[in-house]
Amino acid sequence: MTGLQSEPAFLEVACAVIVRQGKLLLAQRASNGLWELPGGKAEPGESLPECLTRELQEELAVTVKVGPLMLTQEGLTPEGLPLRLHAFACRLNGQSPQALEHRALIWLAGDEAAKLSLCSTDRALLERLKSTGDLDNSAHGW
Ligand SMILES: Nc1nc2c([nH]c(=O)n2[C@H]2C[C@H](O)[C@@H](COP(=O)(O)OP(=O)(O)OP(=O)(O)O)O2)c(=O)[nH]1
Repeated sequence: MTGLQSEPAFLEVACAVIVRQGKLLLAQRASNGLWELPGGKAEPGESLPECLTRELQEELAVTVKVGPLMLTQEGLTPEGLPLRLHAFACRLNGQSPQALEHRALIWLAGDEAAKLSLCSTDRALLERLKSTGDLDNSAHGW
């Protein structure tokens, strides 16, 4: 026993901040009913924007325009694994997302979103975005 502890291996997850008419798109996980930003885990060799483009095609049947990284939030997954959640501003350009893998989709203002049963890392991320005003600006900030 060396007593040394290795760094926790973070799950790297890219997620989309999609705002339409002041409302944010949230998705309900089929497995546990918690609400999250759509997206998913990066595969080996895949960049985070590439991951997000692929995940949103698979989950929502849309081809998004991925914009800038807004922020990265560290936390835990609902299963308790260390997570780095990378939020990108994205545009749908008029496409209508479909819940191909989620239980449901919803468009909500930031204050309403906070009342949902959110994944804990998403709650922290959304609080930070709201406090900087980036949630309001994300639709037209790039
Ligand atoms: N997509 C997404 N996942 C999140 C968010 N917040 C959060 O804690 N997570 C967690 C849930 C999962 O444990 C993990 C992302 O996994 P995932 O969506 O790629 O896929 P999954 O585990 O459901 O399934 P799979 O891809 O292995 O089939 O990160 C979020 O906002 N979006």
